[in-house]
Amino acid sequence: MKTLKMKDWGLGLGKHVVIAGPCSVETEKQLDDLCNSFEREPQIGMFRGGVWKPRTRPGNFEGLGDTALPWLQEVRNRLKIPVCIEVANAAHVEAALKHQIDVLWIGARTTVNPFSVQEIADSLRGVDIPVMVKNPINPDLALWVGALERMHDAGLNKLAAIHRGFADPYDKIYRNKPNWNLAMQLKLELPDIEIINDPSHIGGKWEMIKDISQRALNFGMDGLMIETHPNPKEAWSDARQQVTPEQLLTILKEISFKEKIDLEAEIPSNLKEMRNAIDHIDQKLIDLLSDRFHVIDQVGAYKKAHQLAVYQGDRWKNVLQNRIDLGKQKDMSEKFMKSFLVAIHDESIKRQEKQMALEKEVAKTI
Ligand SMILES: C=C(O[C@@H]1C=C(C(=O)O)C=C[C@H]1O)C(=O)O
Repeated sequence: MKTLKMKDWGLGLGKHVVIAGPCSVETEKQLDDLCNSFEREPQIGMFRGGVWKPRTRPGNFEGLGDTALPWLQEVRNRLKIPVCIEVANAAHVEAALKHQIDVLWIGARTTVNPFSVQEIADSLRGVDIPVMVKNPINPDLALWVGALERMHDAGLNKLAAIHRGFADPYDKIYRNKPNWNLAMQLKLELPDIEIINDPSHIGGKWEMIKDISQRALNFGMDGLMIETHPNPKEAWSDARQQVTPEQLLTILKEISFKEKIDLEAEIPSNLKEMRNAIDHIDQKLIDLLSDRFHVIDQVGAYKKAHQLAVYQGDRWKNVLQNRIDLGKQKDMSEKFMKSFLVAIHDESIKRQEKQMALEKEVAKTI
């Protein structure tokens, strides 16, 4: 899938794009206040504003709808930066295009539904407008990729992704758990796609925005979308997670934007040496793991011959505790050791189960 980077969208965007603006457009005064704060702030690359708000239950503020669109045009004219809004169906697209909105995004609640995504894609056929696709609410990489593919198949090539975290009812820290690994997998699957992080929806609290933003940049993400309101406490939606323009500028000052190491460019020799050392160590790790699985297979053969269960809880408990202790002595966290060992043990069980299944197959043929 060949797509254009944000800097090539023809909208004057830089390498790292900061998108700021309110969760919902509320009043002309709200936008006027924000424009006054954002004028002459070159770090703000794009203005966001929610116009149609998908709410969990009826009766909450669902956005101003079409009324807000001319106001956003005015913001664009004043700040001379592109304006983006969320669209969830073909009617939204039509209204947005009529009001020369520069960039559209598809929300998490829409990305989960391929019918809606396809409806939006079809309504954009033949239109040259950038579209950003938020991750679906559930941690389903294929749905996220699929939504981007639907846009691409409709002829759009100015595409980006927005990482807003994933619903996890067991998580007590985030509003939407980041699952950084999954976002990084999107990069592996679609290398051209840039990812904008949305720390407001991940944290759900304005105090968490700075740290989440920094982590996103540490992961090499390409921009930030931060909900900003002149008076967050009075906001008509998402009051808890919006920052004031002053807080936004402080956050932007305190975080550091990271550069990627270009694989094609000349890499300094000391970095090259360190990476060579890592390559070498990984080779040894793989050899050692392979040796371990070889012994696992021998244990499997023994179990098969003696009708023993594959999973041996007492032994596994001892192995796990002992290796965690050893790891801790070498400055490796319990959490890391546990997930590493569980992955190895899962594979051991799978291999031995396969050996047992083979026995059954053979028994069936006799
Ligand atoms: C290798 C065995 O089989 C399983 C795999 C283990 C491991 O990977 O260390 C430990 C216990 C068993 O659940 C065994 O029984 O010793």
